[in-house]
Amino acid sequence: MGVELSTLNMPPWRGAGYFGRKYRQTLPLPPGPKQYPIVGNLNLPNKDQWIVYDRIAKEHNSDIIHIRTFGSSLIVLNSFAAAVDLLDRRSRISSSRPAATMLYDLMGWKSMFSIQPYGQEWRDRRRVFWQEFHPEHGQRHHRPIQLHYSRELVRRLYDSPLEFQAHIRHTIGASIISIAYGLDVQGKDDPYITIANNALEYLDISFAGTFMVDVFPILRHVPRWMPGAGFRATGERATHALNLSIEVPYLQTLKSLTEGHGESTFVHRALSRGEIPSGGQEERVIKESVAAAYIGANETTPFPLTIFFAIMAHNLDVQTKAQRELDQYLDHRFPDFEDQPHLPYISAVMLETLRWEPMTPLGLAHGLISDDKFRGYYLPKGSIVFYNVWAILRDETIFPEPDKFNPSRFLKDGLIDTQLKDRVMSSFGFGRRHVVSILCLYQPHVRKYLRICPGRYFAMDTLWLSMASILSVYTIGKPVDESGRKVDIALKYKAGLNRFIARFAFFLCADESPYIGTYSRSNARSSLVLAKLRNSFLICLGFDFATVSTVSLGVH
Ligand code: HEM
Repeated sequence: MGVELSTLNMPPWRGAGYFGRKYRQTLPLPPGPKQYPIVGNLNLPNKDQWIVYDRIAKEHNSDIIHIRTFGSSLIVLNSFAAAVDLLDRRSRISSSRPAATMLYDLMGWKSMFSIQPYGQEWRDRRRVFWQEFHPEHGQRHHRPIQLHYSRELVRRLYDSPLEFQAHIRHTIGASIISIAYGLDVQGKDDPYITIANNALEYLDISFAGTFMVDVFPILRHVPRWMPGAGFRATGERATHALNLSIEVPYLQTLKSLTEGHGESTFVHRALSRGEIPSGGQEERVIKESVAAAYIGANETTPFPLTIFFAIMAHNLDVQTKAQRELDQYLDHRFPDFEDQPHLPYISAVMLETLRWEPMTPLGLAHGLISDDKFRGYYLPKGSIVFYNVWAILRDETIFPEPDKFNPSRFLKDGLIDTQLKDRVMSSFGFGRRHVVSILCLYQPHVRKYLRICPGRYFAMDTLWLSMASILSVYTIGKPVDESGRKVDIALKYKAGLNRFIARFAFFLCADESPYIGTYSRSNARSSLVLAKLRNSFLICLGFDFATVSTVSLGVH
C-alpha cells in the first residue's frame, strides 16, 4: 500500500531490532517450492491458489509454507492451529495489511479501514464501526430492517426470479443503506446503490492483480501521458467513484437530519456519540467508517446466499429436512429472529454453506510488521500472510468427507456444536481475542489488534433469516433441458482471490412440483406471499451466464 509497515509505534524492545537480525541469521524460512532467481515462485499457477498451496503444504508436511514472488515474501498458513498461533495469539505483529500500491495509493482506498495498515487511523474507524455492529447493538437497531428486506427478497424472487442475483445484491445493499443512512432505496436503478456498486467494481479490478505497479511500486511516478500509464487514469476514476460513494449518501443524511429525519441511522448514532479523538478529523472518520459498512457487506454476503440456491438444488434431502423443521415449528408464518434457537438445522445449513464454499478462500491478507521467530522458522518483516480458509474448512480430521454438503455435522445433541462453529468463523478471518490463554487476561492490548470481520454478526443474521425465509416459501430444484430432463448446475467462477459466481439456472417452486415434488410446502407459506403464490406452481427457471439462453420457462 506504499505504506510504512513499521507505522506501529512500538518500543524497540518489543519490535524486531536485535532479535530480528538474530532470527534471520540462525533460523530457516518455512519450507516451500523451489525458487528461481529474481522471479522466485512466479511459475506457480494463479488459479485456485488455495488448492495449490494446500498441496504444497502437504508435500512438505508443514502447515506453514513460504513463497516468493519478485521481492515479496508470502507466508501461507494452512491449518487452523497455525492461523490461531500467528494471527490471533501474535496479533500484535500480524494485524497490519500489506502494501497494495494501486488500490491504496492510486485508487484512493486508503480511506477504507479494511485495507489500512495497523495504526491510529485504522483503530479510530474500526472503533466507530464496531460500536454500530457489535451483536447487542445490531440486534436492537438492525434486525427490524433485515427482517423487512428478507421478505422483500422473497417477494422479488416471485416477481422476477430470473434476476435472483440482482435481487440478492439489491436487498443486501438496500438493508445496509437503510441502516447506515436511513435513505429510501428505489426498487430498480437506485442512485445510491449504483454509486456504491461503481466504487466496488474498481475493487474487483484491483483484486484481479492485473497491475504491474503493485509489483514495481516505483511505476506510480510514471507521468500520465506515457504509453502504458493508463493505470493512472484508472486510479483517478476509481478515486472519484469511491469519494462519491462516501460523500453523496452521507450529505443526504445530514440534509435529512436538518429536516428532522434520519435519526435512526448509523450516521446519526456515530455523530451523537462524539467520542472520536479530536483534531478536526471526526467527521471524516465517521463517514469513512459508515461507507466501509456498505463496501464490506456488499462485497461478501451475496456470495453464500447465491451459492445456497445451487447447493439446495443439488441436495434435496437437506432441503426437505430443513423445510420439515420450518414447517413443524413455524406453522403458517414467516420465520423471525426469535425462532433461531428452535431451528438449529437451518443454522447448520447456513454454517455448512459458509464451510463448503468460502467466499475468501485465502482470507484477506495480513502484513507482518516485524521479523518473527515462529515454530522454529524465521518470518521476515513485511511478509504478506494468507490463511488458507479453504484448507482449514476441508480438514478431514475435523470435517470428515469434506466435499459432502452435510449440515448435520454441526449438530450435537440437537444443538449447534460451538467448537465446529468456531472453525467456520475462519471464513470471517483472524485477529480475534483468543480465550485459550489465561495470559490474555493480563494483556489488555490484545483487544487493540482485532482484525476479524466486524460485520460477521450482521452477515450471519442476514444469511440465516434469508435462507429460512426462502425455504419456508420455495422449493429449489435443478433446471431442466429442452427435453424436460433435470440437469446439474455447473458453477462458473470469475478468476481472482475472492469468489464471484456467474449466473446459473435453477427451478423455484412454491408448491409440489411435477419435477421435484418430494415435499409439500403448502403449510409453510406466509400470508404475505400466499395470495400471489396460490395458483403458481412452477415459478422460475434461471438461465446460464455463458450461453445466456433460456432453457425453458414455465409459469402456471
Ligand atoms: C458472509 C459474509 C462475510 C464474509 C465471508 C466476510 C469476510 C471477511 C474477511 C475474511 C475479512 C478479513 C479479516 C482479516 O483480516 O482476517 C473481513 C473484514 C472486514 N469485513 Fe467482512 N465478511 C462478511 C460480511 C461483512 C459485512 C456484512 C460487513 C459490514 C457490515 C463486513 C465488513 C468488514 C470490514 C469493515 C472488514 C475489515 C476489518 C478490518 O480490516 O479491521 N463484512 N471480512
